[in-house]
Amino acid sequence: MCGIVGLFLKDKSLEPQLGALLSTMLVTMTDRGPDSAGIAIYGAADDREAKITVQSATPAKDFAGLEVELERALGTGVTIEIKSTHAVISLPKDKLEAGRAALSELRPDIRVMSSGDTIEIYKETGLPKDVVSRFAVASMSGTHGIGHTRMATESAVTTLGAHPFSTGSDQCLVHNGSLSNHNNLRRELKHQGMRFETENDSEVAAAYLTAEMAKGKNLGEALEGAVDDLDGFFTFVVGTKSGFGVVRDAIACKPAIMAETDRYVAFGSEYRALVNLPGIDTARVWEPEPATVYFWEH
Ligand SMILES: NC(=O)CC[C@H](N)C(=O)O
Repeated sequence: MCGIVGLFLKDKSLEPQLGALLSTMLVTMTDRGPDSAGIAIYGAADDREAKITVQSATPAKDFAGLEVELERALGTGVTIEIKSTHAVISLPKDKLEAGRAALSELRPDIRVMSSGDTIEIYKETGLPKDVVSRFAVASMSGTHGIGHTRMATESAVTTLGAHPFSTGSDQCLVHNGSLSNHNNLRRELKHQGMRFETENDSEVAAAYLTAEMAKGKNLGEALEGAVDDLDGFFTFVVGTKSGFGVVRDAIACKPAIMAETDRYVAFGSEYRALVNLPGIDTARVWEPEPATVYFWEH
């Protein structure tokens, strides 16, 4: 099992509702995965600022004084918004790499969930309803978002093992299924310089797409490659700063349903995830074909 939801907005007037719509979709999928839940939200772009979403098992200790210490290390203004075990650090774009390096020096136990221009990732063990309320996801606005509720198959039930996985700037991936060649692929990707935080198969798929896009492919082309290079079962939903993609393996035994109107594109593991979306009764609804890439871009 595992439940996936995704929402890519075409109509800007829906953006303030993105978090609320996605939260409802994800909570509806709770019985597909009770282990952990997570959500990636692509918010408004800022010309000058980038952001890093971090997680700590001891937030009171790790986040105390961090803003001042980072400002001192980087020689520039930084803002930190704390949300439970997570915090979003906003900093000048040209300080993103230096910021990540300073973070691992200053707070070695902090984990980076995502970094980039617009992405924020929140994920924890527990049920979707608890995860979305803990991080106030319903109040978030954005252009697109992806959610996942996990029933673990390949690695431990931990915060880092929860989906979405982010292995590149503004990228994320969620997965329903299990890969059979992830250990070999992880070794190859490590030789190419990719770093891994978990033993999870889905993290390898995310890193595979990051590595392919680093070679110059767009998300759609990287997903085409995944159909050939990844063995096992998968329905993937992936996001980039401006893109949203879906692909299933050639057997496509993991369920998937999509809906499109002139206001949005939506994905659910099952149709019941989509029933509360505005205008769903007149949407074009279809089951994505096996081994076929679906890809939208703003
Ligand atoms: N049930 C699933 O689809 C699990 C997805 C993935 N293999 C994981 O363990 O996280």
